[in-house]
Formats: sequence, C-alpha cells, structure tokens
Amino acid sequence: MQFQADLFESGLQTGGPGPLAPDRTDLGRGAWLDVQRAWLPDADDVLATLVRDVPWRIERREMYDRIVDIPRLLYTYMIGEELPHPALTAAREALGDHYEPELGERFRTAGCCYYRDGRDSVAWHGDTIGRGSTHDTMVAIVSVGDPRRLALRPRGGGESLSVEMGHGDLVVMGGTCQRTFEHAVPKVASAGPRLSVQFRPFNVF
Ligand SMILES: O=C(O)CCC(=O)C(=O)O
Ligand SMILES: [Fe+2]
Repeated sequence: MQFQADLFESGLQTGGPGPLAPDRTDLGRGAWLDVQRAWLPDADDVLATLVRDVPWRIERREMYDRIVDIPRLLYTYMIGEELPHPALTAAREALGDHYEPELGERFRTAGCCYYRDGRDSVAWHGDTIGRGSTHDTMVAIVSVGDPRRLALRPRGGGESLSVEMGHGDLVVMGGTCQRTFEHAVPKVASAGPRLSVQFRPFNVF
C-alpha cells in the first residue's frame, strides 16, 4: 500500500506519466505493436499548447510537374531542442527508461504532426530514412485530440490491420515494423484536430 501511495504521490508531484505497461501485439515477420491507452498526462494542455506554440510548417512535395501540399502540418524537434511541453519531455524520458534495454538506445527526436481535420492524412509509407530501412528500431507515438486510425499493412501484400490512436494514447511500432510493414493515417469523413508526436532514436526518420 505504501508503495502505491508513493507512486501516486510522485505522479502528482511531477505531473509525470504513469507506469508504462503496454500491451504488445505480434504482427508477424518480426514486427510488433505496443499500445497503452490514456498514458500521456495533461493531454488537454498538450493539445492546446502545441497547436499554439509549435512553429508548424507546410510540407511540399514535387509530384510530376507540380508542387503539392502534403495534407498536414509538421515540425520536428531535433536532438537537443527543447520540447514544447514538459509532459512530452517526461514522456520521452519514461519511454527511454522502459525501452532502452530492448532498443539499446534512447529516443532522441520528436516529430510533430498536426491533422487539422478529417481531410488531413498521411499516405502509406515506412519510416525508412536512415537506419529503419535496414535495422530493427522503434517509433513511439503519443496522440492528443480526436481519435484517428493508424493503419498497417505488410509490404508485398497481406491482411492490413489498424489501431485507433485516441487522446493521450501511446502506440509503439517496433522490431522490423518500418521495413516489413507500411503505415498510414487515412482520411476520414469528419474529425476534429489531432496532434501526433513521434519519438524516434538517432538516425531514424
Ligand atoms: O500521425 C501519426 O501518428 C503517424 C505519423 C507518421 O507515420 C509519420 O509522420 O511518419
Ligand atoms: Fe510514419
């Protein structure tokens, strides 16, 4: 009981995330997905603060002879850059503590995406810039705002699956996931704002 009281108190004092005990799903081919619902503390405040304070950028991509806007706003906090909310700093440290024995390193960068409504999305891809194309790694996502679906499908065909990412939820893609699966956040008919923060180790994008 004393132990529980201490945990509770330290959580209150630091405003830090609760204990990490995600549920793991084996996706096959060496890939896995960890999910822990409602893990991020201060999720309402994180949403409001990030919408206001992150220097959001529009990503543009060349497509044939046109430049098209990618439908979502982005900003990536690189190594050493202070994160825009203390709950995110605490989350990154807690994720490092939990996953370092398995990952062999800590999370270093934080990619932020702002899906303004149901029309914002990200197409099928793997995070294969850098080491993710050749090595097992992890991408840890915390979500705030309206729930959106993370869809996953094996490269080369096979059944796809999806997991809902709700307010304060943690979803971690691990093992071979970036090179054996693709993921996407599909458009939906109607949704309010959602922010995603993806923690990645060094040289994974
Ligand atoms: O919105 C998300 O949570 C996923 C974003 C994503 O896959 C990416 O930016 O690489
Ligand atoms: Fe991704």
